[in-house]
Amino acid sequence: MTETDIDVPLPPAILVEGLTKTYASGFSALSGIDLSIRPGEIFALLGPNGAGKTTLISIICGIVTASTGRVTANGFDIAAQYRAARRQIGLVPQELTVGAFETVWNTVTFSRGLFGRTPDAAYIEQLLRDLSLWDKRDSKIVTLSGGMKRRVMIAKALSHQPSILFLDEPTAGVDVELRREMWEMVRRLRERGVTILLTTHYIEEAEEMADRIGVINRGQIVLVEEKTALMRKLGKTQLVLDVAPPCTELPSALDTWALERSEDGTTLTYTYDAQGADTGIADLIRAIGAAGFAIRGLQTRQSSLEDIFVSLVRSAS
Ligand SMILES: Nc1ncnc2c1ncn2[C@@H]1O[C@H](COP(=O)(O)OP(=O)(O)OP(=O)(O)O)[C@@H](O)[C@H]1O
Repeated sequence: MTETDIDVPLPPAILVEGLTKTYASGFSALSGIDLSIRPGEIFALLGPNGAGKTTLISIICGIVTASTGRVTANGFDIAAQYRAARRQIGLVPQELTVGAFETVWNTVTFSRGLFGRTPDAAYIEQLLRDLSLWDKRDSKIVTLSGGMKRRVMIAKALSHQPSILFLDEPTAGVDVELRREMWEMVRRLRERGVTILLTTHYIEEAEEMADRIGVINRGQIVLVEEKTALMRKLGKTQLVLDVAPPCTELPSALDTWALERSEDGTTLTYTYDAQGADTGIADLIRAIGAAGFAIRGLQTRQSSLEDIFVSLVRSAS
């Protein structure tokens, strides 16, 4: 065995411990957040409006001060070692914050300088090429399309070569095509080892992109889970059966399956755990036949992350 075979756990890219934030108004936006983001993962933070996502990101980036708690970025304390910690992170905020009359090149180059990095024209060129902005390097921001402006925001955030990228609602209000393009870009960044934390309202985005999902509601993390495990654990499958003649009343012989009957009695729905050893489907189909119904059609439906999310947020409130 060589040294490289040893699986040494990497320290977290972001570590948040006991974080709280009470705004001057007395409003408690975060109450006791603990979170660890692994290096190289895409972590999606999901939550309804006002849940505290932007507050959390702003604290990690040193824009807002926490009331209590501690945050480190690649081991650097965001309060005691602010400059070093902040250099680890690139932030793409929700709002476009680029000077309209600057060129793309100047905007991105200037941003790098702000982090005390020495100029590196080759890196900036590569970055602009990767983001399909190279042809626009001399264009003024004001002349760019919305999608390109967003890309400039990403180039700006990556200008100082951070290993952690925060995307605060990266695809809010963008069209489907640009959304897919952004996802592609995020994946490419991850392939290069960049750790990505994104906040989103769009469940589809988390479902598509994330390795792990965190759900925040009313200033508290209500769940952190691997996406696949989450969908396996909480996701249910439904079998919808069209029956004839219509079932006006469920016979007691079918009680075991806790079926849902449509109002007109033509469909019966069975909800089950598809991962279970025995789904009970074969017995159900036999029992339906024995009860005098013919099965005219059947389909299955997988509960989505959206169903899971809605039920989580509902049960926490
Ligand atoms: N400066 C402030 N002073 C007082 N309350 C604030 C301040 N900033 C945010 N809040 C409140 O804190 C709560 C969390 O806000 P935050 O912007 O972090 O939520 P969010 O999850 O990012 O929401 P959204 O998805 O709508 O962007 C909200 O109720 C908001 O009104």
